[in-house]
Amino acid sequence: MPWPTLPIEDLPAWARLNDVQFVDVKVTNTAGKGYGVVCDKDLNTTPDDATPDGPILLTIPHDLVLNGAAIDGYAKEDKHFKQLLDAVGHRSARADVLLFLLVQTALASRSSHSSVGVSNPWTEYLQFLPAAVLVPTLWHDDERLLLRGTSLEVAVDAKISALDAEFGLVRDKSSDILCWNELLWESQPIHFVDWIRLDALYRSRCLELPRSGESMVPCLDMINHSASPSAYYEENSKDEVVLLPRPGVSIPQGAEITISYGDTKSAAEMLFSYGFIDPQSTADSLVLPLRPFADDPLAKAKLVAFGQVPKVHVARQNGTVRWRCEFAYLMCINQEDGLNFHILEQISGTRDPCVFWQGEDITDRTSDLETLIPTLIQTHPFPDILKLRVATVVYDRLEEQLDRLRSSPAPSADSPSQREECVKSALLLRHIETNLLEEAMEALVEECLMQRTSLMESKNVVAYLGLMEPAKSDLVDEEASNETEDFS
Ligand SMILES: C[S@@+](CC[C@H](N)C(=O)[O-])C[C@H]1O[C@@H](n2cnc3c(N)ncnc32)[C@H](O)[C@@H]1O
Repeated sequence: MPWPTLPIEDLPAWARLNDVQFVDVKVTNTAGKGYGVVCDKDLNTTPDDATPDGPILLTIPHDLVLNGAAIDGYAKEDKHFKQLLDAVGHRSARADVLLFLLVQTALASRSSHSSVGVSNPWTEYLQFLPAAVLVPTLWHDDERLLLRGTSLEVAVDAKISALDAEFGLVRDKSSDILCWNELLWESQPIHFVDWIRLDALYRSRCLELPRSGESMVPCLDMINHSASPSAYYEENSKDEVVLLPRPGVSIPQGAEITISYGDTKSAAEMLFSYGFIDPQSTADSLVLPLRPFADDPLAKAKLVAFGQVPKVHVARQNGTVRWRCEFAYLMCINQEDGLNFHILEQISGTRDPCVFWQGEDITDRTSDLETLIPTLIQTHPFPDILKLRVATVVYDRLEEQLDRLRSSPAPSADSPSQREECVKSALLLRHIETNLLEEAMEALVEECLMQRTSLMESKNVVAYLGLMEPAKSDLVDEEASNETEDFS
C-alpha cells in the first residue's frame, strides 16, 4: 500500500485546525533523530516554575488522544468501523489502535472517496509520521543477522511471527465483510510490511499518560528522548495533555526540547521499542529465554505449571551483577525429590493441573520455589543442593549465549547491505550484553565454588548425596586442574 506523506512544514496548519497549541516551540528536523521539537526563543525556568499551571509549551486537546477508550468512541460514531472492530478487535487496546491506524492509512492512500471509514484528524496526522522507523522488526534480513547472539535475536523473530499471526487474523476476518474487503484488500491491498510499520509506529510513539494510560498523542510524539530531559508531560484539570519545562532549566533558542522515555529499560528494550540505544539512560540488564532439559519427562507439565515463558534475568545494580531465574528451580526438582503432577477434576467439570512437592500443594507457588523450598524443609541440606543445581543451569544458559555471541560475525561498518544506524546499534548492544554475560558468569562461578565448598564440608550433605568418595576425588581433580569454571 502506498503511504501518503505530508511535509512537516504543514504541521502548524494542522495544529491550528485541531486546537493544538505550540507556544515558543516548533517541530523541525534534527541531526540523526528525525523530527524533534526545538525552542523558538530562550527559555529559562526557576525551580518553582514547573506545575501543570506553569509555562506550557504544548497543549493537545483530550479528544485527539488515541487509546483503547478513544477507539470505543470512534466505533460509536461509525457503524462500519464498529462492525470491523467487533469482527477483528477487542483483543487488546494496542491491537484496536493498530486496526484504527490501518483504516486511517487506507483512507489516506485512496484517491477516490471510500464507501466506508470516517476521516478524522488522525487520517491527516499519520501522513506527517516518518516513513522509516529503525526498530529491528523493520530491519532487512541482512541487518537482523547483526543481532545473532544478542537477547534480541529470538525476541525479534518471535515478534515477527506474532505480527504475522495477528495480520493473518485481521485479513481473514475483515475480508469477510464486503465493504471493508474493498477498502483494505482489493484495489491497493495492504501488505504484511504495512502492519509491521504500524506496530513500529505505535511502539515507538505511544507513551504512558498519568490518567489516560498508554496512548498516542499527536505532536507530543514528535519529542525525542534524552537522559537529561528538559521537559515532561502531564494531563491538566481539563484533561488536555500539556508539555512543561522542567524546573530550573535553561534552553537557548534553537536548542532541542527533550523528554525521558524511561530509565529502567534495558539496551535491548530501547532498541526493540525505539530503534536506538542511549547508554546513559539504559538499565544494565538483559533477559534470555530458557528451555527445559530436553530429556526431562516432566518438561511439558513443568511448563504448564509455571504458566509463564521461562526466562533468565541478569542485571547490574550498584556495580554488582545479579541473576534471577524462577523456572530453573522447577527444572531442577524431579519425581525422586518428591515432585508430582495431578489433574484435579472440579465440580464444574473442568480439569485443573495441580503440582505437589513432598505432599504439599504448590500449584500457586511454582514461580517462588526459591523461597518456598527452604520453608518446607528447614534442616535438610536439599535447599542448598538445589541452589547449586539452579546456579549451574543458569551458568550453562549464559555460557551458551556468550558462545553464540562470540561465534557470530562482528558487525562491520562497510557492509553495503546494512544501514549504518543498524550496525552502530547492533555493535553497542553486543558490547553491553557481552560485558554483562561475562560478569554474571564470573559471579556465578564464585557463588557456586563457595556453595560447593560449604556443602562438601557438611557431613549431612555428603550422607545425603551418598557420594563421599566421588566427592573427594572431584575436589582433588579441581585442585589439580585449577579450572574454576568447572563447577558443574
Ligand atoms: C516519539 S518519536 C520522536 C520523534 C521522531 N524523531 C520523529 O521523527 O517523528 C521516537 C523516535 O524518535 C527517535 N529518537 C528519539 N530520541 C532519540 C535519541 N535520543 N536518539 C536517537 N533517536 C531518537 C527514534 O527513532 C524513536 O523511535
